[in-house]
Amino acid sequence: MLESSSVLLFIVFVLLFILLLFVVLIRTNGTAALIWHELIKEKITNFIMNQSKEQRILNFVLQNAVRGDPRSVMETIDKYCSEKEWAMNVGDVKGVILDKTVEEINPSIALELGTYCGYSAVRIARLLKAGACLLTVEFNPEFAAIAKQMIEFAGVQDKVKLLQGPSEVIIPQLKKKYEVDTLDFVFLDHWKDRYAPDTILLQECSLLRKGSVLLADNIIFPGAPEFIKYIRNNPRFQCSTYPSHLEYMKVQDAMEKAVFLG
Ligand SMILES: C[S@@+](CC[C@H](N)C(=O)[O-])C[C@H]1O[C@@H](n2cnc3c(N)ncnc32)[C@H](O)[C@@H]1O
Ligand SMILES: [Mg+2]
Repeated sequence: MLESSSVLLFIVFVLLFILLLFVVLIRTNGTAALIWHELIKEKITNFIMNQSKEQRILNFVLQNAVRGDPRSVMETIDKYCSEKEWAMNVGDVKGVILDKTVEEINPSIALELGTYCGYSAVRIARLLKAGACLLTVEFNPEFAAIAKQMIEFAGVQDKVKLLQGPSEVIIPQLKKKYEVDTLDFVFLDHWKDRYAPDTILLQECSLLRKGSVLLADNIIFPGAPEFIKYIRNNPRFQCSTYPSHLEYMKVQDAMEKAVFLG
């Protein structure tokens, strides 16, 4: 009897230890965390609620944020994504690096690659001067529809043009179709394997001028090694790195700023 209860106790102890290990792992290891949040937890919640995570983020904003107040929208998204469900917004910590870069450049025309739910679009747009414009590119129609409502709710729709389609198709159309001369600022935050080819495409399409600034998110996690190799070894760019953390996590990440020297 004593023997079987100590075996049971041992099993419970081992299971608790595994659970603890799992919790520590998903808090400190980016890959484990993304597998848990994006592949397991999100899919189960979507199935139970018959709704996407992005729709839940939008609903939370519509119910809890102040209409026409971009800061309130940003804070409400950050609250939801840090307390309830992780999502790939640039987030409040790296968001400060983004804010400082935008404020320093004071762009007339900015481009964002990767809109998702519109968090960083709202973040950038709220800092733009009168008459300035942010073009933001998203190829997922469901995300684009969510972002459109988010941008309108935040009241920054007059400063943001949402372009739906793949970056590699939209970039070559920017001059003729969207009357862009050159870009003052580009925020790269789409799929990481597109950072390098799209940076090359921006140059081939003559969209960068001397002093144009690129800011790339997630250069450590998930990482953009091809882009980092390209940009840091290119005499036409002057680079600096801003160490930080992955959005809503303790996982190490960084942003790369690259100034085009012409
Ligand atoms: C990390 S999320 C963007 C997050 C957003 N910048 C923010 O901080 O709120 C990346 C987004 O880029 C989109 N995306 C990825 N590759 C793309 C491409 N080649 N063209 C357009 N959109 C792309 C994805 O669908 C996804 O919504
Ligand atoms: Mg990012």
